[in-house]
Amino acid sequence: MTTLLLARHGLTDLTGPVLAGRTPGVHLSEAGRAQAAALAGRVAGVRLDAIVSSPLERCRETAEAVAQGRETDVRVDDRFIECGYGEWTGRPLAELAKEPLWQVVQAHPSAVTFPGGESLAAMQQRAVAAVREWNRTLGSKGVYLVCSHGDVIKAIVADALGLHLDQFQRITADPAALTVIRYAPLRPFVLRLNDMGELRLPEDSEEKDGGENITGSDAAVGGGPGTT
Ligand SMILES: O=C(O)[C@@H](CO)OP(=O)(O)O
Repeated sequence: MTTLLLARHGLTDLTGPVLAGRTPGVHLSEAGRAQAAALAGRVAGVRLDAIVSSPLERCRETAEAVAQGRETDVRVDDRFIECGYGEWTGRPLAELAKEPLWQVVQAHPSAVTFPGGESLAAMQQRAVAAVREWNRTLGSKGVYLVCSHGDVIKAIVADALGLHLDQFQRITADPAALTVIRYAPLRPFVLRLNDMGELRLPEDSEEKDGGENITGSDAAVGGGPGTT
């Protein structure tokens, strides 16, 4: 059961007022650097077989903070880059909210292609493909962290929940928050969502359950004895 820790990068000066997108040179702010350091502390007790990042600076800086003091180098995977927002890139959110496409992004995101940019569906497809490939590479005992962007994380979570992309705005991914997904052979389990607490990973369930969980994929009827 490969375990994926999905971390959104820490705050930048643009996070909130402006859609930074793929704008180069957007670094963590002082608050963002503090968030990245705190994130590193929250996962300090977790073995990480790989630390992977979007190529954008704010993610790499967050991932580097997690990698500090570990023997694992940050590996960049372009498939975790921010959605290509095209002409929306660098524009104030307050202005974008008045565009007709904004409502479609809210209500029917699977139909959205940003002008001059990428579709949300294509973004989900390449990010989920990257997760599947890392899962295969690291194997069933692998534990890895991916630092990426809000919409990318929400799209990966939607896939793990079996939720259509049109529902992905129901999911939240805050700066420096962690989402944890364990991929068992028959289904993913979303263990944590948008979490800001210290992380301890559950043992493989066959060690803790009543012995009925042959593949590690079964959900305990009634909820079981707890995962942490
Ligand atoms: O500016 C943002 O809010 C965006 C868009 O790039 O997402 P993130 O901060 O996760 O990169």
